[in-house]
This record gives sequence, C-alpha cells and structure tokens, in this order.
Amino acid sequence: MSGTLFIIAAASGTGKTSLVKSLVAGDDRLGVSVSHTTRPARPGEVDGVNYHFTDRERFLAEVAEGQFLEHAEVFGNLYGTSKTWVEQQLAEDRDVILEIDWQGAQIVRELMPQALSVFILPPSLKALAERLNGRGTDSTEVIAHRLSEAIADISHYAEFDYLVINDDFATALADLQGIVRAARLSHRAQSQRQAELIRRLLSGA
Ligand SMILES: Nc1ncnc2c1ncn2[C@@H]1O[C@H](COP(=O)(O)OP(=O)(O)OP(=O)(O)O)[C@@H](O)[C@H]1O
Ligand SMILES: Nc1nc2c(ncn2[C@@H]2O[C@H](COP(=O)(O)O)[C@@H](O)[C@H]2O)c(=O)[nH]1
Repeated sequence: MSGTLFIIAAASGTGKTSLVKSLVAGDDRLGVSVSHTTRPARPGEVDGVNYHFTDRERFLAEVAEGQFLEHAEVFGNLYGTSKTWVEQQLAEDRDVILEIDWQGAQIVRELMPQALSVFILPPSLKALAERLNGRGTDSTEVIAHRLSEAIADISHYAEFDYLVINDDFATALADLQGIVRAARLSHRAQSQRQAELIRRLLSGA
C-alpha cells in the first residue's frame, strides 16, 4: 500500500503554513515533511520542528549524497525535502504534504507523477503584503524581496491540479480537507484499501 503525496505551494505570505498546520492537526493519517534549509531561523522557529536548519556547505554535501527528493534556491536560501522520510511515510500508507515552492513542485511532479498538487492564491496582492507585514517575522527588505517575486510565483498556478483561494481561512481549510478526502476516495487509493471487498463483490459472494 502507498499513501498519497500532496504538494502545496503559494506565494510567500499567502497562508500555506498556517493552513497546512490546521489540516495536519485534524488528520492522523497526514504528515507534513520538515524541509532542510539554509535560511536563518525566525524568532520562535524550532530546529527539527519548523525546519532542519543547516548551512550551505552541509546542504550541498547532502545534495551530492542524494539525500533530497528535490531542492531549490528560494529568496537566496536553499531548501530541500528529505527523500528517505517521504518514501518511508508513503510506504507506511501515510499521506504526506510537501510545502514547497513551484520549482520543487516541478521536480516532484516529474519524479512522482501520481502526486496531487495544490496552488493557494491570496485574495489580492494588498492582502498578501498585509499578511507578510502582519506576520512580523521578516525585515522590510525580506518582505520587499518576497513581494517582488509574488507575481512570478503566482504565474505558475496552472501547473497545479487544484486551486484554493485563501480569503476566508475556514473556507480554504475546508477546501483543502475536501481535496484530501477526494484523493482518499480515488480509484487508486480505494482499490488497494478495499481490495478484499472488491474481490468479494466481483466473485458474486
Ligand atoms: N485567511 C487568512 N486571512 C488573514 N490572515 C491570514 C490568513 N491565512 C493566513 N494568514 C496570516 O498570514 C500570515 C502568513 O501566513 P503563513 O506564514 O502561513 O504564510 P506562508 O504562505 O506559509 O508564507 P511563507 O511561504 O513565507 O512561509 C500569518 O500571519 C497568518 O496568520
Ligand atoms: N523547493 C522547496 N521549497 C521549499 C521547501 N521548504 C520551503 N520551501 C519554500 O520556500 C519558500 C520560503 O519559505 P519560508 O519558510 O522561508 O517563508 C516558500 O515558498 C516555501 O514553500 C523545500 O523543501 N523545497
């Protein structure tokens, strides 16, 4: 059996981390991959929980060792997804979320075409700026850099299977829960899990 891999991407500040946190909190079968990054930790971020924080030299050595399923440079920092962790979770029939940028999403889609991808849109660029500023974790330079990339990030929306608008948080969360639920009802997922029932029905018993 194998779990489903979900890719979730959005322009920085859209609210994907907040949504994914709520999504995972209410779902025992769903886990979120903790990425490796060379970005310095923000106040309150915990190593091994929010990210595995590392330096560029070690990150590049791990790239050479083949430890990442995907990696990319985003806003001047390196980010990567642990290959072993993701493969183990899926093999244990757990569903996995990768919260990654559009470059990482392209790589994972090539490697694992069965992955389902979701792009989250902010209701407006003004709301995006307010959210980045309101989060209070980044300098004005960092926020300006992230906003300057937002339109380029959003322009990749059509590469994704699903689009969710994060205007009202509860609605966006319900939309994500709907996507996860629908994936679990897909033929691929059900034919493995319900193999015994299908066998009995087809045998006429
Ligand atoms: N629907 C919403 N309405 C208003 N504020 C929101 C909504 N969703 C998230 N936020 C707020 O927006 C800010 C940015 O959210 P979050 O950190 O989850 O974004 P992100 O997409 O993960 O950003 P990054 O890619 O930079 O990590 C947070 O302060 C969060 O509380
Ligand atoms: N390709 C990857 N992108 C990643 C990964 N982990 C996070 N990210 C993306 O980076 C930006 C910035 O994140 P932040 O935490 O510094 O605000 C955001 O778009 C993330 O989705 C990863 O492992 N691979």
